[in-house]
Amino acid sequence: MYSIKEAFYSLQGEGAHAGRPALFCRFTGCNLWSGLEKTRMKSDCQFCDTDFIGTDGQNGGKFRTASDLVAHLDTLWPEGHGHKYVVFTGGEPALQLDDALIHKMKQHGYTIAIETNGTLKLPEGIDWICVSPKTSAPLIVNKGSELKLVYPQSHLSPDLFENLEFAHFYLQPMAQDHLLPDQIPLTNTQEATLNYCLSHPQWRLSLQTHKMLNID
Ligand SMILES: C[S@@+](CC[C@H](N)C(=O)[O-])C[C@H]1O[C@@H](n2cnc3c(N)ncnc32)[C@H](O)[C@@H]1O
Ligand SMILES: Nc1nc2[nH]cc(C(=O)O)c2c(=O)[nH]1
Ligand code: SF4
Ligand SMILES: [Mg+2]
Repeated sequence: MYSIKEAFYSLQGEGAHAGRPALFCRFTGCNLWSGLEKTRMKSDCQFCDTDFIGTDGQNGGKFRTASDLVAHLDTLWPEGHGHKYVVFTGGEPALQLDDALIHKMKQHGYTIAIETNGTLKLPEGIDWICVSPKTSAPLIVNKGSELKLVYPQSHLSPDLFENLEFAHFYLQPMAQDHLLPDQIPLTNTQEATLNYCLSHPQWRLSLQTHKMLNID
């Protein structure tokens, strides 16, 4: 059984594939936060910008088999067009993404990407692995395609990650508009991020372009 909060066709907003048409499949649930506001400040991920509770979002639901889920997702790709690209996200997709789902997506012609916090083991066969570290706990997924660190996080300096085996290193300014006034750190995160990249050129700036475009 797969629990899906929402699924939608949009442009990848972040990282090296920003601007690429993609089907997003957002799984319900996360191992670093319950998603309930009352526990946000006690969680390992106080700044999370995403609602991943339940299955009530657009095109969300519960799907018994990989075939059922893929049949549903594939209706969202523009008919008759290839270049199929799916981004599994959440919540934490590594809690639910499995071999059967990867196999079925490939059968339907999809290139597969994941957005993960890197704390859980991943199945084989994912084409693009984006890891975004959150806790000071060791990363299980310590190599991949892009490492995309939300910046700044006081206990997670970028230099902790710069020797890992990733093809791309991105810093993404911490968005704060969804936080309550007493939850907002006193930093201009865009300015801090661009200054860090300028002084540490291994790192590139990732902006959440979908938010600027006001799309999903
Ligand atoms: C909502 S997470 C879901 C996937 C996975 N749980 C993870 O954390 O990578 C998707 C992406 O949004 C990023 N993100 C979450 N909250 C953010 C915020 N307030 N500002 C900028 N990026 C944020 C995460 O770091 C991650 O790269
Ligand atoms: N357009 C768009 N791009 C994204 N890249 C990563 C996202 C995510 O929430 O994982 C996301 C998202 O929610 N929307
Ligand atoms: S790990 Fe990802 S989904 Fe989970 S709380 Fe953090 S940013 Fe949100
Ligand atoms: Mg998002």
